[in-house]
Amino acid sequence: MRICVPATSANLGPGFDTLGLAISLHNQVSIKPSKFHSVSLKGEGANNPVLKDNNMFIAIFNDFYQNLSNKKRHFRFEFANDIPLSRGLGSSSAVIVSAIASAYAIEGIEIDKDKLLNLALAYESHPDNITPAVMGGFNVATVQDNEVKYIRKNMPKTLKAVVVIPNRPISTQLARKALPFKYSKEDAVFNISHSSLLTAAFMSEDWDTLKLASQDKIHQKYRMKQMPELFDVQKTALKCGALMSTLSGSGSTLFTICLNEDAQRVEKELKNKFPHFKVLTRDFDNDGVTVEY
Ligand SMILES: Nc1ncnc2c1ncn2[C@@H]1O[C@H](COP(=O)(O)OP(=O)(O)OP(=O)(O)O)[C@@H](O)[C@H]1O
Ligand SMILES: N[C@@H](CCO)C(=O)O
Repeated sequence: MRICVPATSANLGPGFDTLGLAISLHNQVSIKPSKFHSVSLKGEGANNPVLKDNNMFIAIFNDFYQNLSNKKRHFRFEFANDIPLSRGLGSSSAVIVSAIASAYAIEGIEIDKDKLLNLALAYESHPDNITPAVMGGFNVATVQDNEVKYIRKNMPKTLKAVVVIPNRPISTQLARKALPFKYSKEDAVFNISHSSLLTAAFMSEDWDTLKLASQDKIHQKYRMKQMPELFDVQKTALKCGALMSTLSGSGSTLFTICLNEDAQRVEKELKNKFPHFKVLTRDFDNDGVTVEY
């Protein structure tokens, strides 16, 4: 059995804890019954011994498996990870969502995606990464009475994501602590209006509005100050014709949307100017988490 889950970019500038979309960059795990518990890791995190011995995926999987099954079984877990850890591309959401989906799948119990999403909420209280990780596409999400309420839309094939991934991680927990405790009414109104406009632009495919609408006053500058080169990455991407360029989640990745015909040029320019960062161009993912038996 194989589970595949996409990377996600949250916030999209002004939509703090609300907006997110899925990118075709995936973690896969294949799980087989086995005589002994064993783990193999390929790709991102492969050199991190903690991920083998104290793996968040296995802890969540076991929680659910023990509740769902009355058998005691051991498994072999084979992870192939393309989502970098703590870079703002939703690695923790990918782990949470795929671990829950795996426990249900291995027991042959069908789980609908809305239920999966609400179970994932217990592990990550803001819904902007877990919603696109489960559903794929562009999502607007909020939480009410412990349930995620969301509206989604497929991303078109005419756009690409260009991501610039620094070699330094930023933990979401610490990046949340770096934010001010209070905001002015002006900043709050600025973000409400821009986030609303950005949502309308995605829903109506009005790509020319993305650049203006993706401005933010709530989190980006406070976080990007800790890696000031990111301001230059953002400026470069926009100057080369990107439709928008925002801090991905809590960072450190800078996420950019381009028209297909501009993506190669933007990627090349970013690679030339920031050779110490990893630059990738990807399609968007409209499937969310998938299970293959
Ligand atoms: N492939 C993985 N296997 C096991 N644990 C993982 C894996 N990927 C991430 N994690 C766990 O998630 C943590 C990273 O979560 P964090 O929220 O800081 O970053 P992120 O989810 O990549 O970023 P963001 O939420 O801003 O998109 C890691 O420290 C690790 O504990
Ligand atoms: N909305 C979250 C995304 C990262 O998990 C934040 O910016 O902290």
